[in-house]
Amino acid sequence: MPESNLPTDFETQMLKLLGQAEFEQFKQAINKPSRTSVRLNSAKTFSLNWANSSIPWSETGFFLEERPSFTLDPAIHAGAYYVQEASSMFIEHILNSLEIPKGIYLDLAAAPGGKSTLLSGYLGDEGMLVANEVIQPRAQILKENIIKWGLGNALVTNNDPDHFAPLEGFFDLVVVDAPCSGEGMFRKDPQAREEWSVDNVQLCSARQKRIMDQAGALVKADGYLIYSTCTFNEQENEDMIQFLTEEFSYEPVRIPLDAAWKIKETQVEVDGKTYYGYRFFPHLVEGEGFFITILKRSSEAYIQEPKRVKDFKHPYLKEVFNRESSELDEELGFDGNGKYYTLNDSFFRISKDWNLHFQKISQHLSLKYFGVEIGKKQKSDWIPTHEWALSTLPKKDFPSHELSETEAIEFLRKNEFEMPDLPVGWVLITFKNLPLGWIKNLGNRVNNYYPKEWRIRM
Ligand SMILES: C[S@@+](CC[C@H](N)C(=O)[O-])C[C@H]1O[C@@H](n2cnc3c(N)ncnc32)[C@H](O)[C@@H]1O
Repeated sequence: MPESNLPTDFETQMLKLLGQAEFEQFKQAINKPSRTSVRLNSAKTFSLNWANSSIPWSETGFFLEERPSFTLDPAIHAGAYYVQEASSMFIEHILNSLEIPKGIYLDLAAAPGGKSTLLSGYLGDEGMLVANEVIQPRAQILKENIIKWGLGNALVTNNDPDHFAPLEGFFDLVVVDAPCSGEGMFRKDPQAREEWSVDNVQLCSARQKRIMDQAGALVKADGYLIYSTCTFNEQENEDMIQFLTEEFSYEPVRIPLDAAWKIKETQVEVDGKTYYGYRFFPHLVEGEGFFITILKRSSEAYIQEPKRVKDFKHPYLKEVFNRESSELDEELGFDGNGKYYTLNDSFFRISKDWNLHFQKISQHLSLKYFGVEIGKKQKSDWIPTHEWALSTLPKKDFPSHELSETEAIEFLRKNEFEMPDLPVGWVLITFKNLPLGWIKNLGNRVNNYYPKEWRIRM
């Protein structure tokens, strides 16, 4: 390998893409440390304590001057912010500048959940997100991050893209942040440099085509498809635009850009139409390497209207009908629009009635989580869940107890510490007014209900 520790074939490829002068700048940039950035959860009230500056294409994203120990910051465990690459936050600019209609969205390759939390925030109460991850342990991490974000508008599924075939023409927006050869991660991840080869690029490109051959069909007429990678080469980027437009009927979409952002637009000509992609180079943009494109499905494409089914595929999942759902919302002090389901006696709430869509999805996919699990009811008392604590839903009938930072870390470690003058029963534990979880004061002792598997071990 040459001095710069880059594979020779990769150097040849980048020289072609950038020219000699820019390639020198690129090589310097990828040997500099990367910048840490976070995106705030606008549904939770919180302001950053660390020195920071705004990310130009994101209203909620900030570069941090230094990288703090996130694990020891209780606010991250409360879902107040998410650590995310600045380039990835460009999706926020796409959603806002095109005013993409809200509805049923799919994030097909979603773990650990950076784009899903962003999409969930954009949808708020006006849409529902299916956040899917094929690899089971990663789907678990995705579920945790969705629970921490707390908006109650997402379903987490653990499926192969092939399982989505019955959902053709079903989604208003499909996002695929595809597994790729990771050239944009060379700065952060030295292993990505070592694993890079021309053969691997070809394997990645073939895998992406298999995924997109499914994903491209799931978008309904007039809906949108966003495809992204963290790699620079044309096989995994421009060639995919060509593939998608040849396989399916998609129209071009162009994103407004500020020249100061230095994001490079690329154009692909197919059948007399110009399609657009956007490349983020680390020597031009403060962020890791990234590529993104957005396409609009043509008006002639198929729309699948969901129909009522008799039962959910899951034998223990039951619908709570509308009248009882409204009564539950009133009893719990929520906004009145929630739709409830029960699973093994526990109540789950979705932020709005998307019942037909939910039924259809649950018929075909392996559901890991949905909405907000509220808890079980014993006579007129609720046994609340951790998921409810972390959600943005009110917890009006429960007293709360605010912890200092040191105490909050002890709580998250599940260690015992003194909490004088607590009321008896369930108490919501908060840090900077952000709910962190529950304790139950039994009078003679206090039980910490922070989930064992989420406990911090530092
Ligand atoms: C770039 S990562 C997604 C990052 C995520 N969108 C985020 O913003 O946090 C790509 C994901 O695709 C998943 N994946 C790997 N092989 C896949 C396949 N054949 N089909 C679908 N997804 C796959 C990986 O497990 C990984 O979670």
